Amino acid sequence: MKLGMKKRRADNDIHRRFKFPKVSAARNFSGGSGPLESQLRRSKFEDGNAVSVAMSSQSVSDRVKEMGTLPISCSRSSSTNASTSTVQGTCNPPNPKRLKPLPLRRDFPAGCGNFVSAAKLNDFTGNLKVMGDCRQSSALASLVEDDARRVASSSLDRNKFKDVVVGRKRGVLYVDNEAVGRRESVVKALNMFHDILTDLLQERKGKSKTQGGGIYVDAALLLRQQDGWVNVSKRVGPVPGVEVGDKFKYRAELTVIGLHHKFDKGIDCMVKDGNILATSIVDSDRYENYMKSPDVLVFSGEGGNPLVGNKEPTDQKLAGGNLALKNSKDSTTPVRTIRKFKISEEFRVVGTSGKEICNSMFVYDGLYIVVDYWQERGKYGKLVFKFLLRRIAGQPVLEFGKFVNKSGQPVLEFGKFVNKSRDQRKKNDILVNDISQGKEKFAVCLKNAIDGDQLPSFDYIINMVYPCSFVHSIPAGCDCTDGCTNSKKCACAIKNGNAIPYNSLGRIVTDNLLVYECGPSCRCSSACINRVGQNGIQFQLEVFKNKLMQWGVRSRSYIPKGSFVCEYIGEVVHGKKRNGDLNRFVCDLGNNFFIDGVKFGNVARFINHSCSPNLVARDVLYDHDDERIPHVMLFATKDIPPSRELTFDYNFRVCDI
Ligand SMILES: C[S@@+](CC[C@H](N)C(=O)[O-])C[C@H]1O[C@@H](n2cnc3c(N)ncnc32)[C@H](O)[C@@H]1O
Repeated sequence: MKLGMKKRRADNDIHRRFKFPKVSAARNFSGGSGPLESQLRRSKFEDGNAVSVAMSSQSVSDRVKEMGTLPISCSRSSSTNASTSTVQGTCNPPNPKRLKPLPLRRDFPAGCGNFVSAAKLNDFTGNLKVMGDCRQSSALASLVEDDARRVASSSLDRNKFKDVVVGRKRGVLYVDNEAVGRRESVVKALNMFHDILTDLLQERKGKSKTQGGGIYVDAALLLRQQDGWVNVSKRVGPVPGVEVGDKFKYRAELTVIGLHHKFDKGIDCMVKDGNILATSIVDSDRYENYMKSPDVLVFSGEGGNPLVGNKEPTDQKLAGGNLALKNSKDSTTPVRTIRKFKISEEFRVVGTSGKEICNSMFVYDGLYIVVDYWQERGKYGKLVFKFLLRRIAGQPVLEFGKFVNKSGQPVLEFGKFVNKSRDQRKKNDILVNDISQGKEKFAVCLKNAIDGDQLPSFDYIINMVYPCSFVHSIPAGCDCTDGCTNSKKCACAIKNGNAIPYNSLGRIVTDNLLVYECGPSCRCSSACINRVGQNGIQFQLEVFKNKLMQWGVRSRSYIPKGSFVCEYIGEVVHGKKRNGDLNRFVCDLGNNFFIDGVKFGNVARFINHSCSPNLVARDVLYDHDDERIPHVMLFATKDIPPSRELTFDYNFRVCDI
């Protein structure tokens, strides 16, 4: 394989040209054009994001002993998945002291979300006050009134709160007692959690750090033994008694109240109607997640992280939480989103012992919809999934800036508002999430950050359309059962000059202008090394509005040199060329054959011309053997960073990769 680009004029039939009308404002894309690579965001692998789940069985059993034995069966977690994996055992009688009804001590400042983790944290809340007409209230009546006031003062649909406030008549507030009860249960569960936590902290004072590492999970699990959790069955959508804007000091609290059932994982999911769906995500600062705007979150998928379990880095798989998020996108089901926020250093609260009490908090940010996902290379060179989530409109706006210290300065800052490139900062410029309407393996998104233009209409197809007169004759195939690794025996490799045209990573390694892939008659499987272009696009491509050349195509992920990018797909027509501007979507195959992308086409119809392109076209045959109308496949001639426009030379299809 020769390095660098070497163009030469095509001079025979195979060296057919794309004949597009000459353009007056032809623009070349030099090798260095496009965004600086240093500006491109790279995803980091997840690092586990774990609240430790290593619940020491010793500590629990100590606790169990301390509490005595209860002759009933109950369950406790035996694995990292506390909510699903249980072991039956003998339980302990609840400590009567612990189970006595707890007074409601939490304060719910109205209009600012509820500081749900305030109990016993007077040191913390004492230094905070909330601006506006927020009033500290400690009684349930006040809580209800606060909710009512919020309904009255917000522009939200009253129905959103109808489960709490059902009416107001002559100054009397009518409330739904069940809704109040649900809220009360949540508050009670959290108060109990803090009671247990305080006891555990006291008990483990002075003990090694390891022993205290999982103390929050331990406290949560002890509470579960007492049946103290609420909302224990998983659900998609809102959780009863939990409100947008609720704040939590410890991640384990999210599990106790059923907002996010996993102690350790950022993605929680459930199976609904045979489909795995995401229920909630926790965006914590250990991941390379970031907010594109106050209501658009880019969230990293799970898996493949060498920091978790000391494994080799691997490509993330579309399984587990990643598959659940993808399915949530497909079915447009909401995902609860909890975000971790930092508190500015200067305002961190220091307790009486001189130690920092809290430097961050978890905030329930409401329901989001997954609108897009793609893969990109992470810092270990492996593929990671990225999910784009948009906050559902109409939910209470979180006014983080309202939190101030005594001198009135803001206390909170966005935890992960990272420096973003200009492109990332651009507001909602996505016109269509997937112009292929699910036909491609990866959504082909349409963006216009330039003007209000929409895409001219056409039918997106992923298979060539042939004229009725075209008779398919399927070529004889190979007999390989070893994945076509023996290029001397594989009949298809022999047609390629005794060589497989692709390497094991699917990158093209041949200079041949015509490539034979394995086809329908071959005995090899679909995973055979000699099936690349026929498998469709492997990178997340997007069509974007370009100031000079109207629409263009770029990749959202990094494309290594030699990779297959896409096929030029359309209707095969024979005869005369169309007249006028419509020719811009026509690829001339020579011999009076054209691939016409005017009515039917794919993403390739938007790829622009350049004299120093980063793609090259190769003719590929696999499902028929008519050399006059091969598949025209585009491959990367160099490593292409994300967001760089993809181009090929319309005039010279011949160059070495
Ligand atoms: C296959 S289409 C590419 C998509 C096209 N930009 C669009 O908006 O639909 C080919 C047409 O794009 C425009 N084009 C492509 N490359 C160009 C370039 N380097 N400079 C100016 N216009 C270009 C020309 O109008 C050409 O006929």
